[in-house]
Amino acid sequence: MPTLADYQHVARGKVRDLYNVDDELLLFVASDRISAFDHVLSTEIPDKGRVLTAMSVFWFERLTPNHLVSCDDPRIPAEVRGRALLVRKLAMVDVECVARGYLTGSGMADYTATGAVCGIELPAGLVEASELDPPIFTPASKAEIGSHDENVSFDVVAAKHGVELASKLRDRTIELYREARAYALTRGLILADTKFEFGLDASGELVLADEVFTPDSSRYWPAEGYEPGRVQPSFDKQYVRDWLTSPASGWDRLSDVAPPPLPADVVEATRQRYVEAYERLTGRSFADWLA
Ligand SMILES: Nc1ncnc(-c2cnn(Cc3cccc(F)c3)c2)c1Cl
Repeated sequence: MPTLADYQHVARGKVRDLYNVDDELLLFVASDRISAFDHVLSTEIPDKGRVLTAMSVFWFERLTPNHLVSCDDPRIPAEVRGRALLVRKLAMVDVECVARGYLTGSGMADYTATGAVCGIELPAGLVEASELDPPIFTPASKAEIGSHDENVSFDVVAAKHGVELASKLRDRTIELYREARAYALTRGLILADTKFEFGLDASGELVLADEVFTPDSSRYWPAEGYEPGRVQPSFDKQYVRDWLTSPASGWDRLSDVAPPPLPADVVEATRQRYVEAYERLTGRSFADWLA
């Protein structure tokens, strides 16, 4: 059985890592790290990597074609089993493919400033967390470490990748989002928005890559209590956000100081939220994940 040290570390994200396995395969590893307010926190959330990997696998089983080869394979080192995926190498399309079914975050900021998001004019009078029907494709260009992705228009994507591929990215992004949003609602979860990365395989087919519909790539809100006009609570990160912005943490979010370690009760409550999101969404027990 190989160890992680046998594989070349080829990319490092805020909370995930990528390793080279061979000419055809990569190892996509989800860590237990959590980020909040654009900081990667010093405290890990036990099982976060395993829960998010299990969620991606749940969706990869339903949404094809995708890059997943295996979640349980002898080439996956024991130390990361359950939070690592063997994936096939693709020619990645360098567009962050975002679908928004609700107005929040940078979409809301752009709308407030210009009445549009990524060049898409929206109706007047929308408020924080307003539903967007139909959902909109709001692509972004990947930012270097430490700064936010920049929202770009469809035309910018078409200028870079051709209108045919840009249209396929848009149509597939919206189609996948619609399907998952409808399903999530039946499980009492609002899937407000999501970010996909796609790649092209040797035959030029568009293949869903990266992680899919995880709480790191998507905003999940509890459906109960949903009310436009205010910032909705994050299903998974709200305990962390509330503690970090409470006097108890002694942290000033506007300073550039790193956030303090999380107290054990916030860590455990957050772990529980990840497990609950997985179990509500899939109807499966997390205890059974790669048992
Ligand atoms: N199937 C694929 N084929 C080729 N390249 C990629 C690929 C490259 N980069 N990324 C983003 C990323 C994913 C995880 C950890 C990071 F540090 C960065 C994904 C994939 Cl998923």
